[in-house]
Formats: sequence, C-alpha cells, structure tokens
Amino acid sequence: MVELIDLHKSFGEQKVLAGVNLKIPRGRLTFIMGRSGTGKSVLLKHMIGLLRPDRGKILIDGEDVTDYSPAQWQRLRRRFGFLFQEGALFDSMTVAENVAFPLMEHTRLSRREIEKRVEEKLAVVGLLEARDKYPAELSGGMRKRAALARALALEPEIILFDEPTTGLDPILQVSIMKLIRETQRRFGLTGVVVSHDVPIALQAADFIAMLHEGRVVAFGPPKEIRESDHPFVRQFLRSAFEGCLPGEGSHVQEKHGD
Ligand SMILES: Nc1ncnc2c1ncn2[C@@H]1O[C@H](COP(=O)(O)OP(=O)(O)OP(=O)(O)O)[C@@H](O)[C@H]1O
Repeated sequence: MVELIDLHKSFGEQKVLAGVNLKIPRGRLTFIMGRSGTGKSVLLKHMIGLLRPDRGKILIDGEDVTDYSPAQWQRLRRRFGFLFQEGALFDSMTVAENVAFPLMEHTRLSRREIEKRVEEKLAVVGLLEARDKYPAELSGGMRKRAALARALALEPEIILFDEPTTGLDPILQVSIMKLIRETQRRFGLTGVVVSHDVPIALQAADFIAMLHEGRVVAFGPPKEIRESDHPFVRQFLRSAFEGCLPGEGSHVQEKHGD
C-alpha cells in the first residue's frame, strides 16, 4: 500500500535518510523503530507529503506520488489519519468539537451526521462522558484518546502514530497501545507506529522496521526481529531490557548476550 523506494533526504550537510526501502503491509500494524534522531519522524512525514525526498520514490497503492503537487497531497491525505507527538488538541474546543473539526473541514456531512460520527468515535476510545470537557480538564491518557478519536474521525485507511505513548505512565502506555491495536484490527486499518518502546512493539506489532544510519536494516515480524543477527538490532533490543529483573527479557539477553 505505502512503498518507499531508495528514499534519500538531507538537511544541509546532515544526511538523514540514505536509501530507505520499506513496504508497509496493508491492513497490518507496522512499527518503525530506531534511536532518537535517526529519522523516524522524517520518514513518516515523507509518507504524507509533508517532506519531499531528495531522491527516491513514494508509491501509494502502486501509484507514484513523489511529485504530487500540494493540492494532490492534500486530497490524498484525506485517506490518512495522524496522531503526532505534538498532535495537540485545540485548547479552545471541547473534546467533541476537536473530533468534529476534521469533519467540518474536509467533508460535507450534515451537522447531524457529524454529531453521529463524533459519538461513534468517542465511544470507540471510551470518551463519550468527556465529550464536553476541554483538553486542559483531561489527563494525558484521555488527551491521547481524544486525539485518537480525532485521527479516526475521517475514517482513514492508513493511520500514522508518532510516539503515541510518550509521556504516559507504563499502565496507560499499555492501555493506549491496546486501544490502537484493537482499533486498527477492528477497522482493518493500515497502521504505522513510530516508537522506542521495544516491549510494546514486540507485543503489538505485526511487523517491525528497524531504522539505522538512514536505512531500514531489518524488517519482519517481531519473532524475526528478536532473532535478528544484525549488530544494531541486537544492541537496540538488548538495551531495552537492560535493568530488567533477572528472568524478565532474559530470552533476549541469552540470545544476544555477548
Ligand atoms: N525540517 C527539518 N529541518 C532540518 N532538520 C530536520 C528537520 N526535520 C528533522 N530534522 C533533523 O533530522 C534528524 C531526524 O529527526 P527525526 O525527528 O526524524 O528523528 P526521530 O528518529 O523521529 O527522533 P525521536 O525518536 O527523538 O523523535 C534530526 O537530527 C533532526 O534535527
């Protein structure tokens, strides 16, 4: 569905993407992982035309969209939902108004249809009760759920999450990830998650792409990634489990212990 071919991107002297090849499988949840500053968000932004590559191609459903005009991208983007790190809600709007916003901007649905859609999406994320609250009155987890409802409002085929669990306590991290996973399955969405969280990724992902030094150095289901013999992948997984109590994560440490 989304295919990146030999994608290159530099900012001035800084080379960020150095030949990324990645096929995002349709209807599955793919995690993009890698160290901080390695270009995961930059990669995500190429998928929705917010950045243009210096070289390489972006295919969506087999169509080359690399040189789409801003107007073409804008139309295409209606098929995407986003939940960005800074994906702030509008503070001056209630939860329901926030979810309604993209519908008012991008559709010709009637007021009643919009209200119905907003209710549906708030029900999916368990926030119906908070519909008239303002973002400042919500906890961090509720804000993420509201942002998820907003991302779902346009009923996208593809949904992109940039660090959806950052800033939440470990229990909320798991519950948000579960919600993302359930929603993705329920609607058969193509999901892309950028995350640092190895245990969550190993549990929730259908596929994991490991980005390192500007390239995807490993791609596969969690089991394959776990068994990868790529030195960076091994180091990345091992670091995630360092500090665990003996026994926890030891399968990774045993396998990659050196
Ligand atoms: N618009 C831009 N202009 C200049 N440099 C940029 C721009 N966007 C990103 N960069 C640089 O590209 C590099 C990769 O950034 P990116 O945000 O993609 O990293 P990341 O892997 O998502 O990091 P993190 O995990 O910390 O969020 C960084 O060094 C960043 O400063």
